[in-house]
Amino acid sequence: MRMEVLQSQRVELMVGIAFALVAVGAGTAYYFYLSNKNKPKGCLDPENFKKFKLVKRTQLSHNVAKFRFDLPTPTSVLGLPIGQHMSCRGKDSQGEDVIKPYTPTTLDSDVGYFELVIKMYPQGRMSHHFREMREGDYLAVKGPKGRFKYQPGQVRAFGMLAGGTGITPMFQEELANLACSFPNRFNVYYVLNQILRCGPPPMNKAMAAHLEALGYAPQMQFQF
Ligand SMILES: Cc1cc2nc3c(=O)[nH]c(=O)nc-3n(C[C@H](O)[C@H](O)[C@H](O)COP(=O)(O)OP(=O)(O)OC[C@H]3O[C@@H](n4cnc5c(N)ncnc54)[C@H](O)[C@@H]3O)c2cc1C
Repeated sequence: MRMEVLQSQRVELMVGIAFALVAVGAGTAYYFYLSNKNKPKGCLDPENFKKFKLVKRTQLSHNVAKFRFDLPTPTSVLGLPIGQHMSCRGKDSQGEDVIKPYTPTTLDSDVGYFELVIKMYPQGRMSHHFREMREGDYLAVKGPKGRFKYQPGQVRAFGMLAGGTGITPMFQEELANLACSFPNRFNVYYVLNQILRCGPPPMNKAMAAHLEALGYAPQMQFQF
């Protein structure tokens, strides 16, 4: 008799645990369903080029300009994770197709548009395309692209090292705003445990060697 009671209690306990597990599983699935449902869908397609209209061009220096492109609706988001870039397609001075990577200086929190800051080189192939672009023209863009996938809390601190237009992925982090908003948590002179490098090949090569000499092993350095 006592054995039967014990057995039935065990069955009840098992059924209870099974129900609890199913409830937790269903709750988690529903939570992820809701958070994905509420997340706006990005406008980029990794397989196909999509065209975006240039709505404003601002000259920043003799060879650098900021290009602002409209997204399909005022509430659309680009859908480019931090640290990733996209391929832009244009025509060089010979009319040949050219595709080069660029990193917007805007984030997905900037809805309805994205911006590129482009340095135009005198004989650069894609530079020619950007130099010729006028407000109202369309730019073909494909993405997201890139190996760097940032997860919140991934590392305790980042170091960022930029040369020339390598500054653009660093801009995504809105350094000044972060330093202002979180003076106790963010400082550009933080102790480093991972370095992001982006710049011309000679700079990257030289910096990799300097950083290694300073004790930053290759696996602590990431080249965009
Ligand atoms: C991840 C990533 C993100 C990037 N993001 C940005 C960004 O946000 N903004 C940005 O401006 N750049 C960015 N770049 C750089 C960008 O991809 C291009 O490399 C840059 O725009 C130059 O491309 P181009 O076709 O105009 O120049 P290229 O045709 O590749 O020319 C490169 C250099 O060679 C010189 N050159 C070319 N042909 C000749 C010739 N016949 N004789 C002499 N010299 C010549 C050019 O003047 C130029 O100085 C990024 C690069 C990467 C890897």
